[in-house]
Amino acid sequence: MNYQFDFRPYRRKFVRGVATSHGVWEIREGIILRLTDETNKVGWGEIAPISWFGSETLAQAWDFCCHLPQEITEETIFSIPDQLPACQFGFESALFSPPTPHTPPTPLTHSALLPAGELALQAWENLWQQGYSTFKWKIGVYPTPVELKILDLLTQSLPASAKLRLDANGGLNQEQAKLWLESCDRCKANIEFLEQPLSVDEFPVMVELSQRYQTAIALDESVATLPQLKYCFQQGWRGIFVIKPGIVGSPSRLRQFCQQHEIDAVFSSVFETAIGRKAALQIAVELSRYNRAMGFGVDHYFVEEEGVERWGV
Ligand SMILES: O=C(O)CCC(=O)c1ccccc1C(=O)O
Ligand SMILES: [Mg+2]
Repeated sequence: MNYQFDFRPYRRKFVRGVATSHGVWEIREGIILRLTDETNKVGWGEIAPISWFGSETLAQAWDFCCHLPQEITEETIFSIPDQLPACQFGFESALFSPPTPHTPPTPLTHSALLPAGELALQAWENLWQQGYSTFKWKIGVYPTPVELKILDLLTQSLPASAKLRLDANGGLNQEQAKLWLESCDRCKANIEFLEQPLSVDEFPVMVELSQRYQTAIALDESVATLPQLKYCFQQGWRGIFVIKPGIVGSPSRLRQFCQQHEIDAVFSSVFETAIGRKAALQIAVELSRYNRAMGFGVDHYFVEEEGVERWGV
């Protein structure tokens, strides 16, 4: 089968910048692609890279699209190199998933993202009222003692049945990571896990920490792409794996790996539009186990689908 290939860039400004230990992220940019087959059936896909996280850059993805011919085949798609994981996801999902209108996340099965710092203290309540009971708070943004005090206040104010995830985005040093894990171990509230406390090159230390503390550790940046995920699994990681379908790579190869090894996976958004989200959720729902909430409760970071250029829909 031959497909006609078209693509367009998009830009969406966050309602408020997303603060992580890497700094503040203001604008989500990506590429929407369209494949039209010989019977005029249309498939949509999205390429939404996060280069600071370990995927290709938007420029590399754009360059790849620009160098493709107007007509491509399945073979073109399945031979996209591993260096372009967000492209693998975008093209493969366009091949397999027909578009449907945007469906808001079901709060019961999703985790809602809280803003960093003390803003979290006022942000959770509205999200709780929407039905969310799992929250993720970005840490490693302010000094550890400041954030630990906020953690105290946050865990005292959250309802007892709420679960809290902490995400350091690799921004802690070993000493800080230990302080966080000790605080979490002492905390009476339900801390589901500490996500990526240390940088990717400190994987062996995270293995040690995961054996030394009660609080679970989840790898995220360390398993950004499928080759990294396979590497950490081979090295013996049996803790939690955060998987971002939008940048991890080929959905079919991800499916193969997850079905072969029963890993404890938490699926997570890359702030994609409704197009990427639908494809990401499809694989997330299929591969989720252990009752882990999915990290797609991020709609409150955007004003609807504003700024997303679509055509022919
Ligand atoms: O996983 C979630 O709950 C929300 C999504 C999220 O935190 C995120 C979104 C884009 C880039 C990185 C991350 C992250 O988990 O570090
Ligand atoms: Mg993370």
